[in-house]
Amino acid sequence: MELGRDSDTGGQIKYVVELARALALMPEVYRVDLLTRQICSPDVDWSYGEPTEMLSLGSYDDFEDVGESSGAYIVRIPCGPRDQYLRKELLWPYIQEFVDGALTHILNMTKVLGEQIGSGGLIWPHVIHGHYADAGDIASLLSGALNVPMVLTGHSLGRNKLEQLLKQGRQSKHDINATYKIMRRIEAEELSLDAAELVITSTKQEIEEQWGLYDGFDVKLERVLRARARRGVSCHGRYMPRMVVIPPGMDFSNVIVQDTGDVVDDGEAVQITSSDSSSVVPVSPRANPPIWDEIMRFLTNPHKPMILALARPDPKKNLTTLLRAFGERRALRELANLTLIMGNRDDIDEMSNGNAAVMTTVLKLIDKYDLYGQIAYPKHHKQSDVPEIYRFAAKTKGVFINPALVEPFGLTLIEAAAHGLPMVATKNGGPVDIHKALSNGLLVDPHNEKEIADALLRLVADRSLWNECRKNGLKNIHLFSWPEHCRTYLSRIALSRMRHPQWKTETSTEDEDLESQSDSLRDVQDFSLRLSVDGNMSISNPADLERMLKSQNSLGKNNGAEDLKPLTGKQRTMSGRMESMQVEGPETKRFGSLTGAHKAQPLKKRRRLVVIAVDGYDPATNNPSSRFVSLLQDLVKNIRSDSSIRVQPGLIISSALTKSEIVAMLNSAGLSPIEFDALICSSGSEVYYPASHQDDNGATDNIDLHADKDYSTHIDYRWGYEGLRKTMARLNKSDAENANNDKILIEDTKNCNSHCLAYSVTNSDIAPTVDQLRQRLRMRGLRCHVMFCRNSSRLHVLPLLASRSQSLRYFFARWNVDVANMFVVLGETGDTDYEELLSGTHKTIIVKDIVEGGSEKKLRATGNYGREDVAPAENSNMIVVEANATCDLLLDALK
Ligand SMILES: O=c1ccn([C@@H]2O[C@H](COP(=O)(O)OP(=O)(O)O[C@H]3O[C@H](CO)[C@@H](O)[C@H](O)[C@H]3O)[C@@H](O)[C@H]2O)c(=O)[nH]1
Ligand SMILES: O=P(O)(O)OC[C@H]1O[C@](O)(CO)[C@@H](O)[C@@H]1O
Repeated sequence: MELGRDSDTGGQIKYVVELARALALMPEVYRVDLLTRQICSPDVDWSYGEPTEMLSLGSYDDFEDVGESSGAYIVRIPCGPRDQYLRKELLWPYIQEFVDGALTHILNMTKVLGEQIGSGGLIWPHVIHGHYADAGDIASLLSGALNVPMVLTGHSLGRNKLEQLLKQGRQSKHDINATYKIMRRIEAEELSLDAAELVITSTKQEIEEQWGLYDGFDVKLERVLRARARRGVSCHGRYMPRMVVIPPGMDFSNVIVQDTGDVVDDGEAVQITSSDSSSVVPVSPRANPPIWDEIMRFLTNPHKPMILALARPDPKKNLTTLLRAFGERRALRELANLTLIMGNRDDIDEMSNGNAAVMTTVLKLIDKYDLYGQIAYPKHHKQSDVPEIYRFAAKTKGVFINPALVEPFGLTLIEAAAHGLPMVATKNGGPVDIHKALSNGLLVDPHNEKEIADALLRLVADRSLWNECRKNGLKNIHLFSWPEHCRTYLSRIALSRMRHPQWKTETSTEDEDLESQSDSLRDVQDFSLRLSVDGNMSISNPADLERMLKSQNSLGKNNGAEDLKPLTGKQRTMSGRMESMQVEGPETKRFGSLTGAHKAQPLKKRRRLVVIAVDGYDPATNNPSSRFVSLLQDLVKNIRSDSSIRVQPGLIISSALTKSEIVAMLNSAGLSPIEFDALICSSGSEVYYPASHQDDNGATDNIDLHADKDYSTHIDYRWGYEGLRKTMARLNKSDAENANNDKILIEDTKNCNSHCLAYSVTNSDIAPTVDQLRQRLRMRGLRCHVMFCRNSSRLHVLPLLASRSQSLRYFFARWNVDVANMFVVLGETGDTDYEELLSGTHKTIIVKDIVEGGSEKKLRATGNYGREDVAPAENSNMIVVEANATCDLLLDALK
């Protein structure tokens, strides 16, 4: 791993890779896929371009009959410019594309695993785990598209970072937002809280003081809701994710603890042998590791105790304050050396601005305090050098210091403790919890140079304190082991409410199938729950495994999907930033197959879709505009009558209009609903499939619109219609009191449906924006998707992950039509859910001058992020055309 290469290659990478490996070794887990961005550029290692890479074999590799796919894998998904590394703050416009690519991979895997170990059924992921804000956003959308539970780990939180940066007073909020895209990140974190079943934190402090800053999380409300749920009392549609502290582990395999006993210090070494144990084994003395020589060449007396800091040269790691504390305190300089390991660098001019600024200040301070001979700051180190660096510091009876302004957890502190090195650490963040568990050093205010110098001096000078801290750290370090982490992790997941796609059928014979299928599902679910709750129960017994697989096989047949090759490619190299994780366990092989026989299922036969999602409304009436209607007529008639299109695509209308409004519009345009394969109505809250009745002579006598009931079930997650309706009424009342008692929103009961609360907006200029409304609802524990439509004249409140863009992903999962084979036709603006439709793997056709108004002004209040943080301004999948050229363009593309 290239840790410390830049601000994106830090502790999270190590955490996620080690977690993936450790999870894959758990007997309950069959496979872990670590999804990250693919980069094919000569500027980065070639392995970043590899689509798959094996991280480790899983615990099932011994069994011949459990397929060849178990283990932990990195899977790289293309998104954004393929040949360019982009720092994490610039990835936001490519989230939708990543989601679609990830969906393709997951759907492939459900089939591949089904064939390998599920006898042709589909095997869905057990959970989707997002790490960091961007992957949280992605995991929310994937979890919604697949109806699979989501887990979240924040690692480092945007609201906290914003607070700290504002406190430093060096940048305005506007500048911070421009540099760090912090508002977009915070919204991703809020969305992650909306969707996650479970949030894993490294410390208690992270729950109370960091997640507590979010609209969507409130420690007290969480407790109240949990207590109500336990007593079986209604929560009125309010939800809070469960938060659980599970500190990360560390890989002890390379840890060698030097025996620095006071009586004899003869260089004999002891080694921690297993990840679960702190037992020590003597190993023979050996020559100095090369990194020791590399450090020693800086120092006049390398035998003095080493004060060690190991952190990326990120301003928030506060290394310059440490340098000042050291430089100012003569006694400390006389007693000890300072070693700074600050990532790897070739040329400071080529480092990112923030990191380069830190390095320049460090060099200036070294010169100012004339620290030559007393400080080491090597340019390079390898991963294998890191344990040796800690060992060197411990051997000299040194101290590890982490003076970060805030440290969310602090992996380096447990690494230091595992090597018998006492610590001085910031009192802001995770170190407080680490100190409580290990009691291996002193906590300090990172802004206070004197306090830092005092603490370092105490530990370096007081031998008995040093010995006690070292001993304490070693004694309890086993608390931070990955197997321990995984056991708690899996048992917490087992307590979450598990969800998975379960398509239902409509005809009576299929209902019978469904009954028996549900019985099997219940059996297997019970079985899997027992498996996971008891973390020690293993499926290492092949008979258990066989029993489980058999019971899954009774769930049904393949959905007739095209054959897709398993992803293999077992290169053993490592890569950069990890985006999200998918965990699959054998117990998840409970999910049924897509028997899929909805009465009307034309989409199943389609391989390509044209989705008309133009929000063209007449500004005077807010009804469909004539420009839009004539484009619609043009598209339908030409596509349906063009015999040179070899395989007719499916046609879909996707709109804020209700089903009856769409039908009325089609009638007035002389079009029949039967021309369309599906209608996405009321902004994605309902899906209908038109089907024709035939009389006894085979003549069509009527057209039915079949509601997709599976879609209804699919989007029902965290939907609390009544609770929301009442809260909306209360909010509306208080807004009215501030606006001369004029109601801004009037409930539009005739346009509501069971998954859509509809309102007429009386004055769109003073109506709250989407982000303002969402904030008020989140603060009350209400999770939903709020959107304005029809030139801001209407407001729809929908289930959290119901939207027009998510419904396309549902079609992919449900009917096997890859999003990449969809053409989405849009205007230049539209309803407030418009920007989510702009990017993804589909082709986007933007028609000029077809939408006159749009609702985008109601999307975000000033000071928030912009469209450029949601979708790229241009991409090769997007084209802007004149209205009269749209049809020809599409026909050409379809031939
Ligand atoms: O030059 C360096 C700098 C760091 N590291 C390693 O990288 C990791 C750094 O982790 P940490 O110091 O914890 O910090 P961050 O990179 O900032 O990681 C974030 O994510 C971690 C995992 O959740 C949390 O422990 C941190 O608090 C959080 O800030 C450690 O394993 C270090 O050994 C190196 O190998 N070389
Ligand atoms: O400074 P930020 O934006 O909070 O980012 C910190 C994140 O980036 C990394 O440093 C890179 O791995 C992570 O360790 C951490 O989760």
